[in-house]
Amino acid sequence: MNSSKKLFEKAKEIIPGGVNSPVRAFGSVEMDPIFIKKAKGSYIYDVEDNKYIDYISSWGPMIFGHGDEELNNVAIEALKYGISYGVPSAVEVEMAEIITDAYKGCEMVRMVNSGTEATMSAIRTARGYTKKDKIIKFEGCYHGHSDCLLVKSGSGTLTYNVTTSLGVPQDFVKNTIVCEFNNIKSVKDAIEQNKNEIACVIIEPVPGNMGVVIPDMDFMNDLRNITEENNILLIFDEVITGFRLSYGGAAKVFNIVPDMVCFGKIIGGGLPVGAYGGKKEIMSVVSPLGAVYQAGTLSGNPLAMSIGIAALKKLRNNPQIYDGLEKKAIKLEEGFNKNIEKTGINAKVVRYKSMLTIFFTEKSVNSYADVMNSDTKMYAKYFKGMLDSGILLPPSQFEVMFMNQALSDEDIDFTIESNLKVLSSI
Ligand SMILES: Cc1ncc(COP(=O)(O)O)c(C=O)c1O
Ligand SMILES: N[C@H](C=O)CCC(=O)O
Repeated sequence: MNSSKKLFEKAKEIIPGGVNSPVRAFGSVEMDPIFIKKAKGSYIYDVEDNKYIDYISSWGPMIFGHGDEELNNVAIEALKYGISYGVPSAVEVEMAEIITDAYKGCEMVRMVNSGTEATMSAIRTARGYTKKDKIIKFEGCYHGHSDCLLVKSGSGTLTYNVTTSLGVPQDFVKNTIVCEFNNIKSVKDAIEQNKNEIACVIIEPVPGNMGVVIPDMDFMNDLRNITEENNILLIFDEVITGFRLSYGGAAKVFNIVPDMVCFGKIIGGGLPVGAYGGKKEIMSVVSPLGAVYQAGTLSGNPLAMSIGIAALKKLRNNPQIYDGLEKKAIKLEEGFNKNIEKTGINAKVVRYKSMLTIFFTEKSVNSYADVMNSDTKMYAKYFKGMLDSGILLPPSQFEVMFMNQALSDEDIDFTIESNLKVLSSI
């Protein structure tokens, strides 16, 4: 039998670190990874047939839980029509229609294959449109792994303490300005010091890649106003939050219309998909309409489009899903908070809608600096305790527990009970 241990040993010989994405290596929780055999509903099973309640949800896309029958049937049907064409198909038009209808200000959209491609292409478009080179990003926000965005980044780069990647020439990042999330003064200062040189500001409207940090609404509104006043494009990276926080994303929740938006995860229903879009005038600089080049052999792949469309339609036709997801997260939040009080452990639960992180820290968490106060060793012990109880959490302090529709009341109750046991023992 293939055990996780055996698979990892073999994988390490032929895949860097034994994994195809760094966080999966479980490095920061000081364990070897489990290897997964299958997943169904709210559960995920490793190759040893251990069953876990899954709070990774494939890092967000599996919003209905695993193996959703409706999506599965669409996939089976779509396969009958072929996997990839390399010339346009109707499902690409349908997908663009659904996204542009759902998201205010997104008048045109281009499909790509990942969130990384979406943000990279959005930045290129913003630079091409404004004819300016500098960009602003925020400390702890992760926008994928393209060169100019891999500066003071989040997610795996925080987990492994390589927030600025080796292999990215200084020349490629000299135009990236890093500001502090929830600190508008840091943005005002950057704009003042780089007058008429900044093409865009890119932001995770609700950061998930340093764990959840709740945006201050004054900060978000001020950000919209000062970018507009200074002819700087505001890009919402909604790769996580798009179609998760609401059908219209964070933008709808905040009532803020960004100039450009990036999507990924949920819009592919679990297949590798991304998208970037914005106002028609801006997107008209993208090739073949304009001179900003961006392309993709598998972009708009019909299989991925069909499954993604099914996922988005399911969300559109069942808006109660969002309340349901939030209720699950609130129940966990309340249960965890009671347990924290009972055990007297230094931990803070931060939740936004259906995204939640438990930070092992004494102080409340509102910024990157607060996040960095967390005790990652405690998180590692907590992670292991929960895994031993049959609960799969993100293997890093700097990530998010994602709710999915398949999580039952019993799953949540069991998670809260296990949380108490584990917090009492670490
Ligand atoms: C906010 C955000 N932007 C971009 C990305 C990059 O997406 P992908 O991993 O699909 O390249 C991610 C996740 O990895 C993300 O969370
Ligand atoms: N935080 C990342 C995406 O949101 C985690 C996914 C990965 O990089 O493997």
